[in-house]
Amino acid sequence: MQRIPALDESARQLARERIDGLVKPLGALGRLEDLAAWLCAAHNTVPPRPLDDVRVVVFAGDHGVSASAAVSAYPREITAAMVRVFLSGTSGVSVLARQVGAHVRVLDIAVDGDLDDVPSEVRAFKVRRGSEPIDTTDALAPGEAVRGFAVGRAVADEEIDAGADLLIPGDMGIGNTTIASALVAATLGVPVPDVVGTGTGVDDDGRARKIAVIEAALARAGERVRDPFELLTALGSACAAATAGFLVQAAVRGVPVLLDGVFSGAAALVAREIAPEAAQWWLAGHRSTEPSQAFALKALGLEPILDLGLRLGEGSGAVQAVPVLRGARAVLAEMGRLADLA
Ligand SMILES: Cc1cc2ncn([C@H]3O[C@H](COP(=O)(O)O)[C@@H](O)[C@H]3O)c2cc1C
Ligand SMILES: O=C(O)c1cccnc1
Repeated sequence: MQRIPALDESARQLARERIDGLVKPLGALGRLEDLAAWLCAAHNTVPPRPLDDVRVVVFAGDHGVSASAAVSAYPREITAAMVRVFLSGTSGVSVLARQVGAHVRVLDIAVDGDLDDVPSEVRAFKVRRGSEPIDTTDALAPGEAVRGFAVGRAVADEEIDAGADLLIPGDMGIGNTTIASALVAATLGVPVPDVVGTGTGVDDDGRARKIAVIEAALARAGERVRDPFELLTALGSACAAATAGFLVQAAVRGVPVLLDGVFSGAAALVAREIAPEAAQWWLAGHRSTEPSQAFALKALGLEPILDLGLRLGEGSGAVQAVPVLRGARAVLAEMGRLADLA
């Protein structure tokens, strides 16, 4: 792994001094002040650069658990169908991204289908078709977690080389909240019932099935979960590995990331195990209603920018936070100074 640059604390300090001198009462811009200072530390300059080129990458894939147990309110065929919706620009995140001028790219990392009707570049990074059911067997074959991680890094490199100022990981996969909850429970050692939510809207029985699947998976994996790549192999997915790689490579390249919901929160926890320094490059776009995401953000020390009761995933909540970040930059770049008051 290449070295991960540190945020520039002297730029953050200089930003704080500048912010205190803006034409407003001390501290009156609240969280915007913290975000502006964070951006200065990330960009190593005051004021920070504009965040013009924002890119969402949606990692799409299926899970064995969505075939073997009813862990979602929706059928697994939705995953493949949604890839086409992303391509048509009519998904939730596509619509929200257009509002802020962000670009959305969808990649079939592990959809359980050939998707041979979609452009081949969407399938260029495919690792496998679906994954195995984690309650009975490893999600991935040996080597696939490392491959998925490398895929995510390569994708981040492509987006950054194409000009990305800010990266957002998106997710699409029926069963994603079960896999994410398993990763969070394993990484943090939290009791499974505490992290499992209703995802797309399962009832009490559905939630009980999710808990049973994850508890069986954790019992099966045992101590292997202490190694992040073994964890991804046993309980994760190719998408989780790719998202983790994406997050780490953004940090290697010094490009800020806005985390989204459940899936990126879980992937971030795993990514931090792989590259602890990477976490300083991530902000939390929003708070999901799912409990596993709250555990992940707390463990990462991140306060979400927005709390809109979203539970969609796809990168949607993070995209909604982009104007807030841009506003934080703009006040520092454009506000007048208290000292210049006539
Ligand atoms: C039409 C549709 C669009 C979505 N877009 C994101 N998700 C979200 O729901 C899924 C996770 O929830 P669970 O674990 O309950 O299956 C993921 O695909 C996630 O991205 C969707 C789900 C559906 C049904
Ligand atoms: O908040 C999320 O990320 C989420 C919630 C439910 C289903 N899929 C994603």
